Amino acid sequence: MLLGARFTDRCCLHRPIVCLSRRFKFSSPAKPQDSHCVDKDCDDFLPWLEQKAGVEISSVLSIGKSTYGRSLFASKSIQTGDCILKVPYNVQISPDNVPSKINYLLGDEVGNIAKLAIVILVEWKIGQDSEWAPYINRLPQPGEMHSTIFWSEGELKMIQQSSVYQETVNQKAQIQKDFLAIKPVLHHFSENLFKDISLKEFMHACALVGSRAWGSTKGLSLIPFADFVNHDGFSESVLLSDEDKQLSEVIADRNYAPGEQVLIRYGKFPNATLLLDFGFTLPYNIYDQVQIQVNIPHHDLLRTLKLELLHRHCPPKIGDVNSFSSMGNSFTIKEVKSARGKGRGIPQSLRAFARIFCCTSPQELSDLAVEAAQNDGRLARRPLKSWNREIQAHQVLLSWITQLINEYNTSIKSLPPASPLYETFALRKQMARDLLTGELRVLKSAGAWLENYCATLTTKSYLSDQNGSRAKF
Ligand SMILES: C[S@@+](CC[C@H](N)C(=O)[O-])C[C@H]1O[C@@H](n2cnc3c(N)ncnc32)[C@H](O)[C@@H]1O
Repeated sequence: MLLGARFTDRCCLHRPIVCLSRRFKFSSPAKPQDSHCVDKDCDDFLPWLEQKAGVEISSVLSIGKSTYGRSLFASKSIQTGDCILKVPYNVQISPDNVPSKINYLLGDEVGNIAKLAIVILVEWKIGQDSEWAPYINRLPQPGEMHSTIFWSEGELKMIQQSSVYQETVNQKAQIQKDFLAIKPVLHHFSENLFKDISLKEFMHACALVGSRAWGSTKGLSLIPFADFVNHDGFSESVLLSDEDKQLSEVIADRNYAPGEQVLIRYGKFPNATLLLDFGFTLPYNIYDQVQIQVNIPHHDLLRTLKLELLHRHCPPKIGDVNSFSSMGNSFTIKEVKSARGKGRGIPQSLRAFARIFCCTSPQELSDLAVEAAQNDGRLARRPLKSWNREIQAHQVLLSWITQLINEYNTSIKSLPPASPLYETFALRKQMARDLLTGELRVLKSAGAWLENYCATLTTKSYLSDQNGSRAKF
């Protein structure tokens, strides 16, 4: 039987990004500083959870302290392919755990993150009498969390260049909105417990959910014990769900010696996601990407025509990150692996946008509409018939990318000096640097590809002029 066939689902920490299938290709040795440091505070945690679950959860892992907070360590030798933990659904916390009296009063607009945050708050306020107290007590404190929603305005300024800045503003606004909706409900549930519940407490609970809940059939689930494992972007181990057996499990992607920190991959997350949702970055993240916004300028006489055409042919797809909209056009660029390859990483929709952007007559636009109708309905997905126009469109795209590269370079150079006295600021500055340098690397790779594309096309165009015919492109 194929190993993967048993699993009906793979889950990532809550961002809906698909995880890789299980191939044990890479191995990423734990870093030297990650050797086991026993966390005495957690000695009773696994026995408590196993008793609650009624089954063994892990015989090869223990909770310890690492440079990344609490972590799971091998307590015995682990071999590639070993199942290292199994957490049954009956000890996972989902929105179903919201007390029914609260659930009944919550409006439809309150999402799963807020619902799980409510569960944390209720159990936290109940204190030692809570059935989840051993878990709630081990969750990180506000000062230990670095998601950008906790950054000061001055700290956020460091990442103004990145889309994470606006996403942070949006996330904070959403948390405030949710808080206004849930506060009266919590008061109604228990005025005593929630008489002075603050936005800060709710934000902390939301950040806990954002950094340790996995997507599940119930929307989102906190998975005690499994959520003490830290992230390694190169790991091939992910958290798997077995719906038949009603449990979540992790299979080792490499051998571990006793005392080594065990890491899994939360998802194929860029630093932007790691920073916003988890409060950390990787110095070199292969999944980095950049979100860019471009628009047809107001002074373009064909603006209305172009926008109409774009919307007619490219209706925004739900969940599509590269989309056209009346507010602006947002595209996600990933690292382009080779300047001479296919340009994978630059979305086709962005290149199409640049082609439409460069049209200077209604006839050109109408020709593109006809071409789209004759093909798969999508506009400007093929190279323009005129090589000059095709080169021009990509030069425009290159000019946007070059401008961004310059802005990122300036942002990195102007990162403020950090004093070792302000540890939190120094840490966040390093995260800002990781984020910006990763996004800059992606932009540079796109720029190199575009330069090469324009140069190749220019040469071909010149040669075909010399030969008096258009070379095959
Ligand atoms: C699912 S929890 C893992 C357990 C956590 N370390 C704890 O103390 O409870 C995710 C959090 O662990 C930390 N973390 C995980 N992987 C990390 C990494 N590679 N580098 C830095 N921090 C990491 C971040 O604070 C993140 O928000």
